[in-house]
Amino acid sequence: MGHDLELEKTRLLSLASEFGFRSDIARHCLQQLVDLYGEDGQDFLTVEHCGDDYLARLADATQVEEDWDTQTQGMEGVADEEWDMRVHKNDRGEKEEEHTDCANDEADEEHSAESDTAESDTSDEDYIDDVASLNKAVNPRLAAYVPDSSESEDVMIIEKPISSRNRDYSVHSITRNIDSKRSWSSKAAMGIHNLNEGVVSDDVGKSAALSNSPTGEKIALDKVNSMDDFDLANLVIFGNQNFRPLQRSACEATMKGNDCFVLMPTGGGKSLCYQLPAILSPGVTVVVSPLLSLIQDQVLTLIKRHDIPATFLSSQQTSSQSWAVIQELRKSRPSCKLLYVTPEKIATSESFQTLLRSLQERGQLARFVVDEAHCVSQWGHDFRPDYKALGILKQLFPTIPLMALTATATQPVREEIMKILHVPRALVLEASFDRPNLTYEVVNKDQDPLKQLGQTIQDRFKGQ
Ligand SMILES: Nc1ncnc2c1ncn2[C@@H]1O[C@H](COP(=O)(O)OP(=O)(O)OP(=O)(O)O)[C@@H](O)[C@H]1O
Repeated sequence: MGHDLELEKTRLLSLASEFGFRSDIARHCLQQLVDLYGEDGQDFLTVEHCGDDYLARLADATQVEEDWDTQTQGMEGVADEEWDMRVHKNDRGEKEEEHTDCANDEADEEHSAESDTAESDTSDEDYIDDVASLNKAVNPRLAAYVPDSSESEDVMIIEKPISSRNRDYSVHSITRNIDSKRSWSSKAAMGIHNLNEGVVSDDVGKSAALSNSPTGEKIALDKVNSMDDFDLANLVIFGNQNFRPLQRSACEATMKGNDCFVLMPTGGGKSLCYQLPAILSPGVTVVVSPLLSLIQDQVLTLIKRHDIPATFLSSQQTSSQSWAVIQELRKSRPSCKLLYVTPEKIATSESFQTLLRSLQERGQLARFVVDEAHCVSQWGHDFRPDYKALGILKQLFPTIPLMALTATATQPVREEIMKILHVPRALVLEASFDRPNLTYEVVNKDQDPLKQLGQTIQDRFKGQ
């Protein structure tokens, strides 16, 4: 069958529309492409061949069309204020609640602050808006970041006093593998700078304040000195003094480029297994997660608690919101370190696959993460048909490491997941599911079991 130019033009126009470009600009840029390729090159006018080029033209044309100076500066100003409020709130060390609650509360607060007339109830939609505005707040700030001199200043502040103590750990130690340190190093800088201030203000000079610790905990300088990149990032970025079982092995394995299958109980600390490598690696880590609410929680926690640039793409976003994310990802070195997507995005969006390919070509596709991997298996308790299509990741990107994580997978389920994801030789890391703090006891019910339960809690756990 011959090349159907009209069909290809329609496909390109719908690509533009999917990415949120205006239809008049889309048509104009398409005509430019048609003229450029001429009659001889018509066969190459397909989404596969020139989709990326077309999107680049659209982005340029849109940028010229819009009056960025007048329109977006206002928006960025507001966004920066919003961002600063968040950062300073963190700086003051205001206590944060458990992250899920915290995310929701923040969403509530900001929503009501935004508008006096805002309803007080927080529907899912409000929450989505809040995350979207948070993304808006992050992106301009990151986009505005100047990587050269300001970046090295960040590092200088940290390095000077430390090297004066013959210490060579420096933030370089963490960032040397990170070509995009401009995007996330502020917290690292803040953290190490604070450590450093601790050293300076400490008479003995043997301990340093731990910036992430809500209790103002101190850590021995000797200990800091002996840390490698993993330990230092775990401490400074995530505020953890130690790794939990298998976290470090998972981080090391994926950093070496191995595929991994991580089994850890709920709350065991699976997220760190890919979030820490994400900040130590160049490029973007793409995380597939089944639920928008989970994605929003993770993104908020990463941005708010750890100052790590993270974002998401979902069908719930408006086209201009997803366009902003895509624009960021199309940069030669995107600032974003973690990109969360739903499985549908990977399975069904050809343009997203094109975007992944272009990230890979620029050396900016760090790894894939399949969270809640049991959804892949129809024998698992939470089967999601779109998860089954995730096998495409290894098929399309065989050299990109993949990490699958779950809290629940029997041996046959695990084997099925590895088969479907095409990672037959993945390193399996299974943490113990034994919870020594949990015991079972069978008790006879009396006539009022609820009261009985209340009484048992009172008797056994009073004051805890
Ligand atoms: N090494 C560590 N030291 C101290 N706290 C940690 C460490 N690793 C993770 N945590 C904390 O443990 C909690 C649970 O971590 P996380 O959410 O990653 O668990 P999870 O295994 O992904 O849970 P779920 O199965 O519910 O998704 C978080 O509050 C996290 O900050």
